[in-house]
Amino acid sequence: MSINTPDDKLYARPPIPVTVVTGFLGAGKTTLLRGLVQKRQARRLALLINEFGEVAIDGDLLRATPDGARAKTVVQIQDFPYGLIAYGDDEHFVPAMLAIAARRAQIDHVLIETSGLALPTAVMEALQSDVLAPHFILDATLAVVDTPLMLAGDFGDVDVLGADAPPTAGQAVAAMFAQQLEFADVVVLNKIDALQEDQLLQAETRVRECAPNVRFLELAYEAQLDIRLALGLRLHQASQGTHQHSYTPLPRMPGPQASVLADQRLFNGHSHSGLAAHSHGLSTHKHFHEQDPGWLSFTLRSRAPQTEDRLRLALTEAARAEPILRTKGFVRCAGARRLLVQGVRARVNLDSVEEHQDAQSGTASELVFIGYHPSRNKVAALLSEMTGTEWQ
Ligand SMILES: Nc1nc2c(ncn2[C@@H]2O[C@H](COP(=O)(O)OP(=O)(O)OP(=O)(O)O)[C@@H](O)[C@H]2O)c(=O)[nH]1
Repeated sequence: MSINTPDDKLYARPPIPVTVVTGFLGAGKTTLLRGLVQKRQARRLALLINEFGEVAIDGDLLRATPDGARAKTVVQIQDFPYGLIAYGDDEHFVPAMLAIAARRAQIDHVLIETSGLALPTAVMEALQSDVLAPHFILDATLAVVDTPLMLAGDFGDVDVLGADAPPTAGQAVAAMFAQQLEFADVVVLNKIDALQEDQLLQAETRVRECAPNVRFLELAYEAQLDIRLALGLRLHQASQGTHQHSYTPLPRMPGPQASVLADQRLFNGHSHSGLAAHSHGLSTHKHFHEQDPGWLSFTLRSRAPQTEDRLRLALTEAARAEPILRTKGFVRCAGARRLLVQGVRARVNLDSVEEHQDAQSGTASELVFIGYHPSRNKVAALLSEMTGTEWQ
């Protein structure tokens, strides 16, 4: 007679598929996930949301899906405000995943939204560790792309990186973008609602140039993706012999001044080939866990009610004057009206929010800014001057 311990039962179950959703700051990851949550049908999901910046906003936005109350029982959302998820100094990822494994019977699929400044490789590697591998299997890695920004050349050309000069904001952005694409199985062209056919073809060509071995390229109109194109792809289930990893020679070694982020690509000669399901060996995905210290986020707050038009102008100007790539948060206007602020570069949207969408409702205005060496003082001064209210 055999006696099953709870642990035996845990290990006897098939591993839970995990989809990693990556993409640069503001590409539309959270919006896309929101669409997938709505289209989940009978799937029971666990979502881990990793944001760069001390205030978690995306988790609140996801919880505010139209069927929020109903969804709560079958969609578990966990904010991950602890730096970059699964990176070297992150002590929270493995325990959070083990807690999910312990609830195996209630979860069909795990979705992990990485911060816009993270590479998916850290999660991919952690999933293959001895402690997580028995419980989880990588389903696919999706990279969401802000297509108009890519077509406008805003993600630049990483090859112009200097070996001994610190990277500029543009180079740091280009390096992060290129690496996120490189490690993706599926690239999702997002924000394409206003694009013409020839622009979509251009975008596809650009992605194929940057990341020739991406397996699928999907179009997401208004951040909507067919759930069958996102979940259950099983691209990493072991099928040895059909997949090869090849290495190109390291092009050059970094100089002593070179930053960590900018140099990751130089160390990485990895490329994919083969179209069958494949697995990623630990040794095939070398990456540096450290984050480029040039990426900074800060929070500014104001107690005074804001005027919508003045604030929009001020935020647009701040993104032009300083290397600010992302702004988000909630602000309070006269009459207790609350606005959700979503800024990607100098494109700033302000939308009225219902109270249930805003966990901080009733409190002061609070905005998170993310940029490459941005000056907090300059942004605070500019906002204070242009809105006529104190921001600090
Ligand atoms: N027009 C348009 N706007 C979009 C689309 N997808 C996202 N957005 C907008 O882009 C902004 C950023 O979207 P998010 O989903 O928060 O982007 P994100 O990648 O999660 O951002 P971070 O987590 O901060 O990196 C928001 O204002 C969205 O409403 C789209 O397909 N079309």
